[in-house]
Amino acid sequence: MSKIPKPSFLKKPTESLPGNARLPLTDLMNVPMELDYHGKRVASPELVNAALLNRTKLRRSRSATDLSRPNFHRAKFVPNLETIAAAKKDLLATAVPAVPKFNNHQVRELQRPGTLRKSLSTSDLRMKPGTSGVGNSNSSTQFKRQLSTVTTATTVIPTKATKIAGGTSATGKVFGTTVKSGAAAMRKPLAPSAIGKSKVQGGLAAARNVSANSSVNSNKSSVSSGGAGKKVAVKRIPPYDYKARFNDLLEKHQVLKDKLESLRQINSDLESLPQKYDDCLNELNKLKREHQQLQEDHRTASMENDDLKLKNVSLSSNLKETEAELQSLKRQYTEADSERRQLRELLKTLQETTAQQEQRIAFLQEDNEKKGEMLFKANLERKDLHNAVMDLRGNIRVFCRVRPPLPSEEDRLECAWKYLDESSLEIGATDGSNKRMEFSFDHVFHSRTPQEDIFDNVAPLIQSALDGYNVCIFAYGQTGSGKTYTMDGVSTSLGVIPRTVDLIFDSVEQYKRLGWEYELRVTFLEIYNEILYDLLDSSGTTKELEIRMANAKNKTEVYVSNIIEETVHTKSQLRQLMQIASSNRATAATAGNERSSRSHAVTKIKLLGTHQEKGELSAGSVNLVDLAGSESPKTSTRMDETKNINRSLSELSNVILALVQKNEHIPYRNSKLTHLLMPSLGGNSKTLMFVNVAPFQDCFNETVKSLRFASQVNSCKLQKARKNKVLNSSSAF
Ligand SMILES: Nc1ncnc2c1ncn2[C@@H]1O[C@H](COP(=O)(O)OP(=O)(O)OP(=O)(O)O)[C@@H](O)[C@H]1O
Repeated sequence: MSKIPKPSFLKKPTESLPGNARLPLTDLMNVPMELDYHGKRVASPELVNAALLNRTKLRRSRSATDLSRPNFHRAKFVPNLETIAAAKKDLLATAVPAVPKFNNHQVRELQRPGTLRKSLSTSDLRMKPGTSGVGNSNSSTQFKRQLSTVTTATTVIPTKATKIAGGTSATGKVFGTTVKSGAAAMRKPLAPSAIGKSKVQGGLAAARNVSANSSVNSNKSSVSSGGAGKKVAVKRIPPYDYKARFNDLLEKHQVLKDKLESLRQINSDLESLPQKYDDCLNELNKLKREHQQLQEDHRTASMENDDLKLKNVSLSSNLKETEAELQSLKRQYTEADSERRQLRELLKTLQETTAQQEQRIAFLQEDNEKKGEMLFKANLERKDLHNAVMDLRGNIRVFCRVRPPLPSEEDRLECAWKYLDESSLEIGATDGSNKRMEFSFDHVFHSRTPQEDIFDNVAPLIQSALDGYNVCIFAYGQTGSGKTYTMDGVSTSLGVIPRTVDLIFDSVEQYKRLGWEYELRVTFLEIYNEILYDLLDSSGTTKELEIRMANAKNKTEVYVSNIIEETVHTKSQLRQLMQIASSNRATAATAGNERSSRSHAVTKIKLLGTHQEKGELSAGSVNLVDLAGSESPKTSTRMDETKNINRSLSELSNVILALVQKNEHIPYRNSKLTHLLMPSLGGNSKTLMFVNVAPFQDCFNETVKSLRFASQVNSCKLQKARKNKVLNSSSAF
């Protein structure tokens, strides 16, 4: 630390230099231009702008008293260290290039007045007093200036307080910048005492090179070199020792030169700082924008991340389910694969078996064809034989059936019935008259004969119908003798007609195996009071039905006009039609039987068979007739009905008797019944008549009458039945 006395108080040395010795002022003239502008002293580098001030000020400023002036260190460049510290940090972070080191030649170049002046004027431009005040609107410019100032300070002067006291005698300038730890320290002026005891601590070259002996009058001053850490002993130079003082001044001059050189370098660096600052600002703005963009991207990415997390959770759940399902499917696949292998082996076995079977089938087919041919021929032979048997039995046969008494009829007296054999019976009166009569028929059925046995004897006739013959089955007898029971039966015990239907359809199915296809057509007709009624016509509109001759050549062939003919394919369909016909049938209560029908019911089933392979056709028919009961006029309350019924029955008897007697004229047309049954009675037909009789004594006369009529019919020998000749299916009926 040097304590420099004010020049004004310096006493002129009493001793002059020896001889003509002169002070070596040449070195003093070698001071830089900044220090001696045009041969005059100038202010410190920070106050270069003040160079514009007059010399008076400059002289005053270099006086030691100026150092104690409160505003010596003008505050207009005092930086905001907090702001600048941050900026500095950024700048340091942006790798400020190191301060270049200059060689002697470069130093001399820089020392040239033009160069230095140029540098100073650049610095001046950046430090115009008008733009340097605190609170100026151009904060950017202010900041740059502050930054420049502080950078200078921080670069030149160590961070710890550095006090430089410049001797006025040497340079006429004082660098008294003190930096402690903030702007306040910067703004605080140096006190004279502080100047006298100033410590210049380490830092860069300027501070390091300030020698302790630069202080002329200081007693305890010391200079510590921060970089080297050396302490220089303070010399005391007596005021009269001009030589020593001169040397001291030379040293100071050298120090100041070094400092100037350093400051030049720093100044050069500082000149590039605004540009770097602008670059930094641009970079900063760019980074801010990028930062905002990144924040926006971050928010978007966060939202996407949240969505992805949710999706991830959902997908994880799905994945677990899928994995479980996959495991299940794998198990199923394994099982299925195992099953597939087994099936493949089985298939292979089956294929081998199939090949064997195909060979077997081919053989069997060939055999079947042969046997089919044989069967077809055998069937034809069977038909012929069957027909021959039927012919032997007679084309018209009579079955006698005696009905049992009903539970409600236990009190009624029965006749004396004696069944001689299968075809003969004897009836005796039980009224004491001892009347006995014996009758023979094709078959006699006693009162306990079940319906099945009855039909077993009817079935061959149905077979003949399928073989192409006309078959007529009718029941004749007194009212209440069991005709309807025999023909229709009851639900628990079916009669001839429903059993015939079953047999026909069963036979049709069997005939299919032989190559025959059958078509069935049915009509339901009622003759009541000699009028024909269509039992399938439920409309109530009574169409006039007439019996007409089918073929002029064959006068025994007749048909009924306007009658509804239904084609049936199943049993149930035919049964349904039978139900309709039954409900439409006119019935009336009589004294003899509440359910006694007062009309003749004729069910006709046409059977048309076709053998496509052989080109054979077959057309047969079955007429199933439930005749009205023969009723005694004495017991009848409906005389007209009874007369008509009895007349038709008597006409039936007359026709049969005429046939028995082989009369030329057969009175078929005397009644609707005989006219309708003409093909079945006298033509190409096989006829079966049931004669039903009641077992009671009070019916003895009517029973004997029926038995005698039946006996006459039984003795009737119809001409040999001929098979229907069918040219084609349309001419079959
Ligand atoms: N073989 C039989 N076994 C049991 N019951 C019978 C037998 N034959 C007839 N019957 C019963 O006798 C009653 C009279 O029979 P059915 O109605 O068949 O007489 P019908 O001759 O048809 O009378 P109608 O001429 O008045 O029609 C009925 O109740 C019937 O069930």
